[in-house]
Amino acid sequence: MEQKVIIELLNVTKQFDEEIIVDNLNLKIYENEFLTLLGPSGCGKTTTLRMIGGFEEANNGQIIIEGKDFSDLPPYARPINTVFQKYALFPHLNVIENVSFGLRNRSIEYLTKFYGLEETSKKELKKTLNELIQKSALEALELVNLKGYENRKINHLSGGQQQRVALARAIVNKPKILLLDEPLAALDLKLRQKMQYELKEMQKKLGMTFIFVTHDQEEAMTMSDRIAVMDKGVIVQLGTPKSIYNEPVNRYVATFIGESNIIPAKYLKKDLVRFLNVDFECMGYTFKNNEKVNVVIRPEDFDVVDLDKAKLTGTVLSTMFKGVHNELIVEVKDVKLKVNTYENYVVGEPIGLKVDPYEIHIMKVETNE
Ligand SMILES: Nc1ncnc2c1ncn2[C@@H]1O[C@H](COP(=O)(O)OP(=O)(O)OP(=O)(O)O)[C@@H](O)[C@H]1O
Repeated sequence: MEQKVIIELLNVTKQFDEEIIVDNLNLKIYENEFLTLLGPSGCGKTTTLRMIGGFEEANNGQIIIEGKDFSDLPPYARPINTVFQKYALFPHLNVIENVSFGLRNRSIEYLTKFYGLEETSKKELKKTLNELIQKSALEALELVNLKGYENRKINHLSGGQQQRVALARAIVNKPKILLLDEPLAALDLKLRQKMQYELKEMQKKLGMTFIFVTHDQEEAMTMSDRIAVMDKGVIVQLGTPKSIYNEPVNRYVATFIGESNIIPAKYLKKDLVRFLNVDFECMGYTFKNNEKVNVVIRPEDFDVVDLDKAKLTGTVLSTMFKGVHNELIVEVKDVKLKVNTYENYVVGEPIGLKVDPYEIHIMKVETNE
């Protein structure tokens, strides 16, 4: 099925004080997708999100939403709502008042259209709208699992509950697009994981496009349909969590997303690569014969085997129990490899390793290496 583009960024650039923060960015975001902008602090992800939301103006380029150029339009004129890391709730209002605040401040004309109402007397219309807004707010609270909290004061809620109110306040407007700027960053790990799951479920249920900003790669992995990995104002790689994890385009992505071993290698010829002085079968790559390359192998992709069946033999330098598996550092020909295994090893013990051809990912060597 062909996906419909809902937002398109075309050559978007943003400068602050001569410094380029977002550099000629191009990105298509599809209807109903969960797209995450992922990168370390300062890479420009929040600025990108703020430009989509209309809180920041691009110096160059266009932001197209549903086929229309919205570059010069303010936030309230866009079919977008935003949830920030700091919830920005009104402390003097209770939960339901916070959630319904946005709708209550809309014009009668807007609300009549929003609820698809017929023209009636003004008095009648006001009464109907009041009831409808209350109903919408209750539905939004139910969606974020806060039914029964309508009359609570904001400062009598936990951080997680406040974040849910902020979400309810955004989704009550039924925006087509929801922007979320590190909305879970202030929560503790357990609650954050629970909210990650709930957010994803909610997004599927509502059929909204979510654009999510985080510097937490695990969070991005669990929630997103696609991830845009950013570095210094550009998108370095865009793809599904799986493709980014299994086929990182460069050292930056390979080390930012998960743990990896990056080993210098030589691409001998089609389907054959040499590293650590051993020839390995690989699959699906085309480089120049005898080109220098880097091989990426994830710690869980090494098979620990008997020494006589091993392609590589090494010595265990350290071992750490990680709850389910052990994480070993294995020295093979002066190179230290991270290897995950369920087997128990002691330091100094010899170990045999194997790698399946399809677990070997090959990257170009960068010019600065
Ligand atoms: N209004 C502003 N004026 C000047 N510089 C700014 C402004 N907003 C952001 N910057 C700078 O732009 C750079 C990118 O900021 P941005 O918030 O987009 O990064 P980020 O990737 O979201 O990082 P973080 O996770 O820390 O928010 C930073 O160096 C920041 O100091």
